[in-house]
Amino acid sequence: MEDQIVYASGKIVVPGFIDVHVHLREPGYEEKETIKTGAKAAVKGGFTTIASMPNTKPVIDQAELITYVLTKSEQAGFAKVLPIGAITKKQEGQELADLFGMKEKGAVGFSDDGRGVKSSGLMKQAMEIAKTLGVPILAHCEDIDLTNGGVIHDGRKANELGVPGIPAEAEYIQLARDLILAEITGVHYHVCHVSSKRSVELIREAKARGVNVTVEVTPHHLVLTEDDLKEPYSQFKMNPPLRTEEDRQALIKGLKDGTIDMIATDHAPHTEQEKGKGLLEAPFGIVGLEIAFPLLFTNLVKHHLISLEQLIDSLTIKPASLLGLTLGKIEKGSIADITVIDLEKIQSVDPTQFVSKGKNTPFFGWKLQGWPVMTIVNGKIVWEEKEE
Ligand SMILES: NC(=O)N[C@@H](CC(=O)O)C(=O)O
Ligand SMILES: [Zn+2]
Ligand SMILES: [Zn+2]
Repeated sequence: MEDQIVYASGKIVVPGFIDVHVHLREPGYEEKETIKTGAKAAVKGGFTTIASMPNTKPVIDQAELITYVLTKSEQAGFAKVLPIGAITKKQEGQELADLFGMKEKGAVGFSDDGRGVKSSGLMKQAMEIAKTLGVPILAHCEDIDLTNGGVIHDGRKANELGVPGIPAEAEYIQLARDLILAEITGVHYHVCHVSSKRSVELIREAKARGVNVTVEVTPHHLVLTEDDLKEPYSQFKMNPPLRTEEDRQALIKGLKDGTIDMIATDHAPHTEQEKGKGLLEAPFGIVGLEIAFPLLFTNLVKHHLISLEQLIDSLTIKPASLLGLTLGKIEKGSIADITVIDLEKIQSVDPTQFVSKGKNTPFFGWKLQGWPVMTIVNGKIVWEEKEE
């Protein structure tokens, strides 16, 4: 193949970002997102590889469905998509899914994301199998009996609005159980979207004991708290909920000291009609792929909370190592998955310009700096921002 010269003066050139937690919605919820629109949103945001969560319709709980996701994403030709299989059949928490079969077809891990795994017995068995298969369990930690119908963090805002709250212990009680099971089984246990201070402390202790645990945090939990909620409230509704400033500070500290390994968007598109139902009825989740980098660069790096280098590591080499990928770095001879960023570019968040079908974001109108302008996957330019 002929060499291609790309001029990127005044820009930074980094390894393509890797997001270990994305919802693509296909099969079954194509009105929210398709594999193609989600993978295109990814490259627009500078992500060259994304791992897709299995909470589709049907749930990705069998080998053929892993193949379906891989085939569809190859046809789409944007970001590489690595499917995560369900832990339990239909994510119903009753019976283990076909973990062996899914791994054989290319599942990179297992998760019942969207809900917690209630049965300690099933979780332990799943961990034992994942350990043998050499893939991680990605855990959405939530004790549904403690969530108890809550819609936002059980704190000041929930009181003020008179809506049911989700307490932090709904997350960290299940997390504490899982850390013990992970220690017993030796599995690689990955914590999805950590949101509370107590969770960070439990993980810090577990890491110090040598438990094989990694952790992701979302951009929104690093930037927002319950105090930021305003109309329309449903745009601030996600699981786990935005918590307190004390929690947010603990997440930033955790990221800084390495307790938290990586940043994942938990890109969760929903239709405007669904999000228009109001705080109590709307589904949980917000989109994240297209604004993650500028959001974090503007609100963390520019405020000297973390360094640019640490931000890039948390979006490249760290997620690559979770999934056992040789990606996430630029080296002679390595696959050219590359993102070019204009650190000077300032632009406001305009969901009407998203290529994702999901326009659900609490960051509408935020003025952000540091936008990806070109994304290269396998040596091919798959996204290029047009010069104005
Ligand atoms: N994060 C969310 O609020 N929603 C996710 C599920 C999940 O990640 O738990 C979704 O699938 O919409
Ligand atoms: Zn989740
Ligand atoms: Zn999720």
